[in-house]
Amino acid sequence: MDKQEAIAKLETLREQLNQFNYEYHVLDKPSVSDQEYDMKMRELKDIEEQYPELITPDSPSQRVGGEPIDAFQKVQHNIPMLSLGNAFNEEELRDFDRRVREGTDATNISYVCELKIDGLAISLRYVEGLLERGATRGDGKTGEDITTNLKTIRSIPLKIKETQPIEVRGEAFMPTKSFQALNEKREQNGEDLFANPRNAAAGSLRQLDPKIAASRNLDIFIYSVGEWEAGELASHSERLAYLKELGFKINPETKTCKSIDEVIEYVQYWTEHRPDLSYEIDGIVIKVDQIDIQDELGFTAKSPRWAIAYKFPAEEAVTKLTDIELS
Ligand SMILES: NC(=O)c1c(N)nc(OC2CCCC2)nc1O[C@@H]1CCC[C@@H]1O
Repeated sequence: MDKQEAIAKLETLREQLNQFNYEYHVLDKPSVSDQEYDMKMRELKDIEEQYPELITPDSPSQRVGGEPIDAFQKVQHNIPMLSLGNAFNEEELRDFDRRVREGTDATNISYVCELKIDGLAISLRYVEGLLERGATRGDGKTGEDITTNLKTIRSIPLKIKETQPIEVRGEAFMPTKSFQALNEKREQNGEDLFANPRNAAAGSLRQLDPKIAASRNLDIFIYSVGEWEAGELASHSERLAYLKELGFKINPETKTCKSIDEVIEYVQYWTEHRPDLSYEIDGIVIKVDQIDIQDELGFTAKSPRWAIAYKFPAEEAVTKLTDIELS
């Protein structure tokens, strides 16, 4: 095939493979068989081998990077990645609602409830639609550039249709079944076991060889926008809808609640149904939906006044209690 044909063929294959990848890893609704996917990937790699100068950063062949790197570079977060204040019971949730209402004259306050994914916070920056940098939260101001490892997470799009610079944030995690399989293999190999999926995800993203990260079946849920000049959407729920439209994986259990009573119902529901999830959560994040009210409430030194994390009781404590009752 000549170069002109190769250029056209590669563009078609990139679009098809990135779409198939999106359907499989973000929508969980594949439209082609694994065999067809593999066949097209083989076709793409053969043409790229013949014309390496035609390889683009959003080519699906670029997900699992080249050689291991020798260290991660430090990166600065222009907008700090904050932590969250905690609430441990219903009364403290109602206190949060009271503080929000005291902080604004607005009366049309609604909340967005999100499962609090127990992973590690990540920042993804896109420039002209291409994934340019992926980083850990670090201490909130300084993180590490782990772009090569984050590109291996299949639910992260390598290219989005937003051409303005945009930074999105989310939680990278290891699904429970992948965690159990990984520890079983490590036990057979006489290696140390990971204590929990969060440590396993963090350990996987700290690998200097992207091939190891790629083998760990990591995933991510995107939950907020960081830097975005064009960001004029008036509510957090609209921003999440736009992120979903861009092809990011948004947690399907996210719900807008009209009152703190509805928030408490959501918290009670997921306290009971937490074991049904295929990943670990350590609580529920509650955010004021209206951006103008978020701006009015602002931040404390380390966390927003317009959000709070309801934390489930620690499980080991519950286990001990059960032991006492049973003994
Ligand atoms: N772990 C989560 O699922 C989660 C979430 N669903 N939403 C947020 O919102 C950010 C943006 C406003 C303040 C925190 N943060 C989350 O996790 C954070 C990352 C760093 C500390 C918390 O774990």
